[in-house]
Amino acid sequence: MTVLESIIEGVREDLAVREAALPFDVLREKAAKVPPPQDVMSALRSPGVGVIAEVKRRSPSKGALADIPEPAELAVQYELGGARAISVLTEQRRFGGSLEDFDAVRAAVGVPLLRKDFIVSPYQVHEARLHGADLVLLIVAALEQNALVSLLDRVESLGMTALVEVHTAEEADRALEAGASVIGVNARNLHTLEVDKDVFGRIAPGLPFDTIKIAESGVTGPGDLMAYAGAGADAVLVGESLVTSGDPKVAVNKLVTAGSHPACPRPSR
Ligand SMILES: O=P(O)(O)OC[C@@H](O)[C@@H](O)c1c[nH]c2ccccc12
Repeated sequence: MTVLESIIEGVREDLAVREAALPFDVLREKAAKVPPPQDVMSALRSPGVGVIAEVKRRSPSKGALADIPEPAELAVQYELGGARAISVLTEQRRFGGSLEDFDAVRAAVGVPLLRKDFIVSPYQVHEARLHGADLVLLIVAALEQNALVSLLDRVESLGMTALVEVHTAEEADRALEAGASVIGVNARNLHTLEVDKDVFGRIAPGLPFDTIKIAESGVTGPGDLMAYAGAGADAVLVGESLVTSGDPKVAVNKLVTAGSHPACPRPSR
């Protein structure tokens, strides 16, 4: 079993518990009453390379990354530093995240929020909406094509935006075929956990010019952001280097400043 498969197994078990506590039809009704999601596409298309800052407590590859007693406080620092959106991991077993973390962040910031989890069921999509998500991650490697298509349609039918994550050119083709307009290229292979920062530069140039392109993982500072920008990134998604920085507002702001500098390559849209 690969890492990804074992994560998904745990996710399905935890999901069954939540489904038993709150039936799908009740969840859907509740979610329909939540204020509508934000227009994430225009936020992501605004000038300069954006920074999506992630609330990340631990990872399968590194174990505990940072003690985050107050995820809301961390998120406020991200927002003050100029993050364009904030990603909150809600997967519990391997990443130490939760929907409680998501709620705390939602109550504290106004920027669009990404629910970062291993989404395999429509239940999790409505759940994301119930908790105020604007963006939902869909990982191509975790989904059969028909599931990807139907989850993407569901995300969009609720007015949210899907960030469709790929790691290979074949997965990028599947994402486009499913109708993705925001594609994240993850430098980390979720089967082996290896990071290869050149993956973005190999895949992004082959994507349609109007696709929003997000470089995920491995950004340690402005140099990495500039390199991803040169390969066509509209935004970078950053976790580890921010939660371990000691001053997340300054760390985000350094990236944001680099991403809006005149010397920073811009997407040609
Ligand atoms: O901590 P990093 O290397 O800055 O990476 C952030 C983000 O890209 C990473 O957390 C991530 C990307 N795709 C995922 C899918 C599931 C869980 C986590 C992820």
